[in-house]
Amino acid sequence: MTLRARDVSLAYDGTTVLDGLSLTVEGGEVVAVIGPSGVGKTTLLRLLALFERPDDGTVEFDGVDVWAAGESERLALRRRIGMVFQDAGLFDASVARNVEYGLRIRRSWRDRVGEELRSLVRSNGHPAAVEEALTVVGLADSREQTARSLSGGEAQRVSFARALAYDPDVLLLDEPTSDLDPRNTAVIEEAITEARDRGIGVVVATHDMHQAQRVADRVAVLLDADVSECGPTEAVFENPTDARTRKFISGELVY
Ligand SMILES: Nc1ncnc2c1ncn2[C@@H]1O[C@H](COP(=O)(O)OP(=O)(O)OP(=O)(O)O)[C@@H](O)[C@H]1O
Repeated sequence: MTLRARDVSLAYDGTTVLDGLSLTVEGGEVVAVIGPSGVGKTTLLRLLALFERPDDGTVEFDGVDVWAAGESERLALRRRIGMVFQDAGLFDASVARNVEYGLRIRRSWRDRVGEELRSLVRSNGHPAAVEEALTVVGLADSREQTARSLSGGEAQRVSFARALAYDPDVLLLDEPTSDLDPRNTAVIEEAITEARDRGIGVVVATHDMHQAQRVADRVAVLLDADVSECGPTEAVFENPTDARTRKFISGELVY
């Protein structure tokens, strides 16, 4: 699996947010996108999620130019992508139902019927994918708990499980731990590693450089509407080649 933004540009109301930016994620790697607040990290994830069309440049999924393809092909590709937003976005039902919801909306009708049939034969009534995803985020024992009673950190973990449950090829995470305590942060970071080890390509936007160092195989630094530097995590942090990157990482560059 390869998801690639190639020379993409995007402006909102005449203001350029991304300008000729390129970024690639492959299956089985974690790419962290770091950069100051408001630089365009969320916008880049929305482009990679195929929610947003670039004004210029292309987004390619396994070599297919997504916006040149037909609507149905684009929808099929979108189903292979999971996105976790800053807001967990759970609805008023049990933890397990919230995770299952990911399966329902993402799968094609035929898969959905198969999933419903399989779910009938499971002792607790939930598909195996739901159980596995809840186990990855450490909430299998909370499956019947109402989502309304969860802490913010637990809700974010459920949101992650929902994206993981339908086994996407790519997982896009927007500041997945921004308001979380260390324990919940550690669970999410372990789940990121687990997703990577399953062969999923993960892109995580974060303003937490330490998190990038902990979880990422590669880091892309977003500055001034473009990637100033992209490479193996250690190389970017220990030996940045771009002068702006160096300043940003050392904290000299204040936005
Ligand atoms: N739908 C929109 N319409 C107009 N402007 C937008 C829209 N979405 C984002 N922007 C602007 O684009 C710029 C980049 O926003 P974006 O949310 O991508 O940044 P970010 O790096 O994710 O920021 P943060 O780290 O604070 O979440 C900001 O100036 C923002 O105000």
